[in-house]
Amino acid sequence: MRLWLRGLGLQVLRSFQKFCGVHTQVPPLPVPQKILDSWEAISLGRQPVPEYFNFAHDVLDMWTQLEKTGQRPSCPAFWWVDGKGAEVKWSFEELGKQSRKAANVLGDACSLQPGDRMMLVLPRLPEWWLVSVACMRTGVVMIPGVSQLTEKDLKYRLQVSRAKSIITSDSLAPHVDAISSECPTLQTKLLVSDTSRPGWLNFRELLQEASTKHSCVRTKSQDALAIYFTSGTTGAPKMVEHSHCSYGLGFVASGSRWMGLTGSDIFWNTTDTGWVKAAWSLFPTWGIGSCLFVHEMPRVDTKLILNTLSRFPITNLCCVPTIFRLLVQEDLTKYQFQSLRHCLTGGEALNPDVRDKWKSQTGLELHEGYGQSETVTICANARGTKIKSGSMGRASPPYDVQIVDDEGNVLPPGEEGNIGVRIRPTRPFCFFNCYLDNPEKTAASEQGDFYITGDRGRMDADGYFWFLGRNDDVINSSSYRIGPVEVESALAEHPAVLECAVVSSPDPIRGEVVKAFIVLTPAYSSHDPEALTRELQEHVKKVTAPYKYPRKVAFVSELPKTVSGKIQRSKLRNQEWGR
Ligand SMILES: Nc1ncnc2c1ncn2[C@@H]1O[C@H](COP(=O)(O)OP(=O)(O)OP(=O)(O)O)[C@@H](O)[C@H]1O
Repeated sequence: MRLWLRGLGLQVLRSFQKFCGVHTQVPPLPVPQKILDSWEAISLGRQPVPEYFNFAHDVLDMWTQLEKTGQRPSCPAFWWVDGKGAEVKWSFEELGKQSRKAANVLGDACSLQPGDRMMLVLPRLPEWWLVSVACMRTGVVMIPGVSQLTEKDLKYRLQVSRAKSIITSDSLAPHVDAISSECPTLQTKLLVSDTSRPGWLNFRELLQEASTKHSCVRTKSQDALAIYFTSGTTGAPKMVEHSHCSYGLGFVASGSRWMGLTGSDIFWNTTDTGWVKAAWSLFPTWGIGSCLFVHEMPRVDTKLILNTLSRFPITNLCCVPTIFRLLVQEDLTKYQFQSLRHCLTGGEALNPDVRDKWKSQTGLELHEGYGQSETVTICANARGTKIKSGSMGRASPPYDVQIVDDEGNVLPPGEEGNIGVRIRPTRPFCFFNCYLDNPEKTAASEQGDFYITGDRGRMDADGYFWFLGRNDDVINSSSYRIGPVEVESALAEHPAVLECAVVSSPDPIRGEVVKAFIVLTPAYSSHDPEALTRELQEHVKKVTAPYKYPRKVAFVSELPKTVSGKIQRSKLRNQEWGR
């Protein structure tokens, strides 16, 4: 018997028995809150992690069953628009049917077996979500990637992951063809397109013909679900392996507490499908039974985002800080977001100025969260809690988050150190399995009882965490340690600054000094650079401790960013130090 079902209670077990054809007297089915209860019981150690767990079978199909028995209104689970009139709306039942067909395509046409790996590189097309669920149903390990991957990136990922299959769209197919002969494990190539291509199976055609009958593979909780390549903000991307339980179960509480979702909400996360944030949306949203909204958006378009929020009944929104930085440059009073009530951000530091501007123009708080590809939400400004501007919020249960020194000793509130997550004596169930094929790297990420995130920060007496920067980004100038985020946040308050990145730069006397790379707002682009440099330096000295002011300033037209939109300070730093 599946322990997870036991955890959810006899009621659900009976409903599943009925669903599977075992007829017993069925008591009323549970409300979504029961999933949260099970999560809570596991987190508190009152209930073990189930031996077997599969999100498609144990969660998605449960929503379908509730819809079928009329115990849950048939709300959309997935709502996709392309902005040109095309629309896809699936209930959980329809999602179940389509994803079973997709599972048959993976199992039959592609001959994929449980444990085989498949690269999934698609723009925001409905097929991305279908194939993700199909991977869960077949036990195939998905490896999402972003559509901007180059031939070199694709080759690296296919080779090191030993993927047996890839599914992609027209734009990337020629690049895959150019390198596939160098990827010996690659056996099948699936194309999501209305046209055919030699050497490729056409996914849409196969899907149409596929059977809707499929029995979900029985996956163990710790079995691999997904492999994510990290953003590569600090070096070569690493392979992070997640399990069925770490994501499938791990995100339930984030969905409710941080993301503020309920079963009737419509959640839009503007993230690219290839970034870990797409999983941070799929699992919490469908875990709670909410609707996932997707706009096929080839590139960040602030007007499109604002119009979409005005036109559609989106209740919850998540964008990276970079996007909010751009949104607050627009005149938000021209738009009316009728349904929007909860906004989220994360993935990089949110400058307090952006949060203040968003709040003053929309009346809505920005709830910042913090986490990594390796984790679920580590810290968050949860719904209904006090927000301290500039802080990432408090530790997100079940994580015990502490500031620790380099030996893994816990430091007192107020002291700067490594942000660590306690993994001993119990490794949290919502945590990555390992860095794949890299036991040295996995071991190096641990110190004492803690997993070391590689980020520096401090915790205040109320348990709020303040991000200082990645370990490598912290600047050591004349023995002062300066976190780039504080300087960037100070600069961001000046109307001349659209975006900025602060890094260390060599200096013959101080060793290193603070250098700011600044993208100017249009209103300031023709100002005298020398006068503006002095003005910005004085501004920083006024709003933060004067020793942090940027002694060097460069005005640039853009900042280097990862494909997920994060500023790559390491590139600027290497440039400064001639590396
Ligand atoms: N709210 C936040 N504030 C500041 N930084 C954040 C926040 N959320 C996430 N981050 C940053 O993003 C990192 C996690 O990003 P991700 O897992 O995509 O990998 P990466 O660190 O960018 O890539 P790589 O490990 O390859 O360098 C965190 O360690 C932290 O540095």
